[in-house]
Amino acid sequence: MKLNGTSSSTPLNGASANQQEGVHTNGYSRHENYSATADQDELVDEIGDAHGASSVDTPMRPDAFDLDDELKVDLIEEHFREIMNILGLDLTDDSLKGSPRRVAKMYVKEIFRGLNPANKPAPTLFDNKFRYNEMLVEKDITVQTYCEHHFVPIIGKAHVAYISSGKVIGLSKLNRIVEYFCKRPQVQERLTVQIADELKKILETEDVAVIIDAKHLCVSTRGVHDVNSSTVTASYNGKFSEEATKQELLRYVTQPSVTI
Ligand SMILES: Nc1nc2c(ncn2[C@@H]2O[C@H](COP(=O)(O)OP(=O)(O)OP(=O)(O)O)[C@@H](O)[C@H]2O)c(=O)[nH]1
Ligand SMILES: [Zn+2]
Repeated sequence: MKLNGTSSSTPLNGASANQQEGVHTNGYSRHENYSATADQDELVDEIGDAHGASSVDTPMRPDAFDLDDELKVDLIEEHFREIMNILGLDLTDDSLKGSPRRVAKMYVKEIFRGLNPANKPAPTLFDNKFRYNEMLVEKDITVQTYCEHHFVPIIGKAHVAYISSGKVIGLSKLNRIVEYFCKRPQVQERLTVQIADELKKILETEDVAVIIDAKHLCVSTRGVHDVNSSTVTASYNGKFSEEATKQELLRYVTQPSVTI
């Protein structure tokens, strides 16, 4: 099975001979609570193919899910406590003392939960009995993702569109697919292409487009401190590469949204 429908024999970033011998490059051996299940093995297979790491795949190690979520929370808590210690913060303070665990839970169970293919939403598909053969656009989907260079938020909107090749997807699943790929450390370009590739695969069509307009807090709240700029990325595929179809999509995206 493949994570993003891609596969190649390119070695995974950071993978070493150790991994082939079952020694984790993260330096942690399997925890005694670790229990391998068929599901977990399947996930490892999925990740395994994904090392294929076409550049669109999130760079992951093959042992990414050898540690279960509870152990990951425990380990990140320890490390984050150390970061706070190094910064000189007083961890006996009652407001700060719970922060290492809060951050650890947030990383594993909330903002980076989309690293785990087990959390990928199951798409609900219908036959296109309505014979709706025009484009469908789901616009203004909330994007809340995290810059993989600085680990601070990227916030914006995604517009996704497709033309049915016979399958119709439940509308909310479009939002959920966007959300799933957002819950990872990301660069906006990869996020855009990952969403487009997933929709192409699910909907069995090349006729898919994704546009994202987002503000990077690493650009606005630090570094260059530009609070006004935003970044637009787009992936036009199949018929959306044709100028007339692209222009139709852009018209829908730029016209004011209905208010209720
Ligand atoms: N292409 C791309 N770049 C991004 C994205 N998010 C953040 N970056 C950029 O990644 C770059 C990292 O550059 P570095 O020079 O290593 O980091 P830095 O010293 O913190 O850079 P400054 O932000 O300029 O202070 C920065 O220019 C960021 O603006 C993204 O989604 N796509
Ligand atoms: Zn950044």
